Amino acid sequence: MSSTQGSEKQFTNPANYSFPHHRLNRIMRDSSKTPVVLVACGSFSPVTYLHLRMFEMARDYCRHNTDFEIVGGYLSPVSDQYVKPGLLSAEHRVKMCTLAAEDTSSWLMIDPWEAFQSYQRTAVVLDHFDYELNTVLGGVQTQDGKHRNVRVMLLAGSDLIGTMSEPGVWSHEDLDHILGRYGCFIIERAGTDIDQATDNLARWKHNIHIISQLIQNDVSSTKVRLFLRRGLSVRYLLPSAVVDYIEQNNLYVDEATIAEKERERESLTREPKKKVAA
Ligand SMILES: Nc1ncnc2c1ncn2[C@@H]1O[C@H](COP(=O)(O)OP(=O)(O)OP(=O)(O)O)[C@@H](O)[C@H]1O
Ligand SMILES: O=C(O)c1ccc[n+]([C@@H]2O[C@H](COP(=O)([O-])O)[C@@H](O)[C@H]2O)c1
Repeated sequence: MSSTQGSEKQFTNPANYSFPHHRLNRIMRDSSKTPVVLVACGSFSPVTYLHLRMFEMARDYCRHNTDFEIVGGYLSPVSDQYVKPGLLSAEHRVKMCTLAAEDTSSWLMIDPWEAFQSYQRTAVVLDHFDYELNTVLGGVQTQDGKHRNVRVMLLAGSDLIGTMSEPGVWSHEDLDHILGRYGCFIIERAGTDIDQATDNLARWKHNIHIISQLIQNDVSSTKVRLFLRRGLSVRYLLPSAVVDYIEQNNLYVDEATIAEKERERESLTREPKKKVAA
């Protein structure tokens, strides 16, 4: 691990880490706007089409309702140290997110910084993005070559924002940092009352953008894991490259299902029985 001294903070990087920025739009299309990078933090175990769609919804929202220009989008899978049922290794989760972004998008990237080290709070993750984008890369440029700092913003579903009002989950100082300094986009999610979820966050209202889902889609990683355990198909709920990866690596299936799949495979590769003449 190596340490990097930021303008105010010190960040610890995993071994061989380099910040991905190959799809970052370094020159703004419209110089009158504010450049924004979206960061979605979560388990992504596994990543679904809904996770990817959140970015498209936020970009549409920005085009029509704000003076923000989205110059990049990142999924930041959480560390293995985050305790949650069904959390597969960071190795697999980062790989699946990378396959998903490569297979389906021209602007989404995966940052493995958080995944391959000790647990990092979301406030620290956003600081890391701010440091890499603005201090290391030097932000972006306008059409006439002027420098602009990128604004980092959190992208999350309303269930995650709901946890921000639950006592003991987030520190007040971190909430002030995340919502006061950076701001966020919240994607409405079935089962969460958005007013209730944001009730206690009123003081940061000016920095919280709520995006309705015009086509209701409640795919969740939990449901996908459940389908896989029951041997049901998850095709068309996730990018096909991710479905193939899950199948090839026998992920999310319990021991009994693995044994059954092996028996099936063996019986398919066995020589067909010759007909015995009567
Ligand atoms: N169907 C959905 N609608 C809106 N937001 C979603 C949806 N699915 C996931 N998200 C958001 O994506 C982010 C990452 O989510 P996460 O990886 O926890 O997925 P999940 O499907 O909620 O997982 P799990 O079912 O394991 O809890 C969170 O901010 C979450 O709120
Ligand atoms: O920073 C915090 O205090 C904090 C408190 C609760 C949750 N989070 C982050 O929120 C995300 C939750 O992901 P998930 O899969 O549990 O919805 C994950 O990235 C966590 O690191 C972060």
